[in-house]
Amino acid sequence: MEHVDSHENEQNEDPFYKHAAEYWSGIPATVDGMLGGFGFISNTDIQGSQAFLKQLFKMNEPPGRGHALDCGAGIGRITKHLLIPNFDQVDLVEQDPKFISEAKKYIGPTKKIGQLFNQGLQSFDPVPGTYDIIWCQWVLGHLTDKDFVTFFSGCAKGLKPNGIIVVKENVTSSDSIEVDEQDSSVTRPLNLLHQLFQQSRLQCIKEAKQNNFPRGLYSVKMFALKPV
Ligand SMILES: C[S@@+](CC[C@H](N)C(=O)[O-])C[C@H]1O[C@@H](n2cnc3c(N)ncnc32)[C@H](O)[C@@H]1O
Repeated sequence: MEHVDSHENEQNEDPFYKHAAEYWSGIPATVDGMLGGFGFISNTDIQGSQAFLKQLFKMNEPPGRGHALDCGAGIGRITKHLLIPNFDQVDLVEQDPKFISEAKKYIGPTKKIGQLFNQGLQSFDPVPGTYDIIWCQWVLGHLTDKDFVTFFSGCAKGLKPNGIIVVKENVTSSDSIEVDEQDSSVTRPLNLLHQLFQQSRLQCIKEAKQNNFPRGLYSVKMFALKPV
């Protein structure tokens, strides 16, 4: 399996990123840790994502099934259960070194893992023309709006022809941003996410709601994005 690319990152000195890194360093490298104690929703989440991906493969000019990137991958929950079954090769980018090393064990023996980037998304810039799918789930709240746009502008260039970026994130039911001081993240309203996609010069070609999550959680939306 792969090699790990580690990057010293001066942006981690930004208190917003530093605090998030400190928070995640205290979280166990388990599915329950990744999902804030809601490990039991993982299967439902993966089923919803698989159904969304299936719709993307059925489109005219579908994405290839070659190379995927899992962003904010944690221990590789999405890589293992969604991306490896659907793609030939998967790279991971994750800021926490402990999660990266657990990912190798959690994912288990496979020839499908490519590179493991131990890096924050705020400094990650994929090699142009590399990926069929870039999957970003439950991590974008850890980026400032400015870094969100820079990151996605880079991702747009990182896609192969017909490549797609998938975003799966919580959205607020209000029109305002909700701040979580504990893990140093924000939850954005739907209209702000669309504004940021536009600013990143990405067009939303499909949007769906994740069903069957327990009541009381944020609404979760999936977006398929293509460069304009
Ligand atoms: C809620 S977990 C989700 C993990 C995975 N996406 C999943 O759904 O199983 C958030 C993950 O994002 C990572 N993360 C937080 N800030 C990040 C950043 N700036 N860049 C990259 N990863 C980050 C955390 O270390 C953690 O692994």
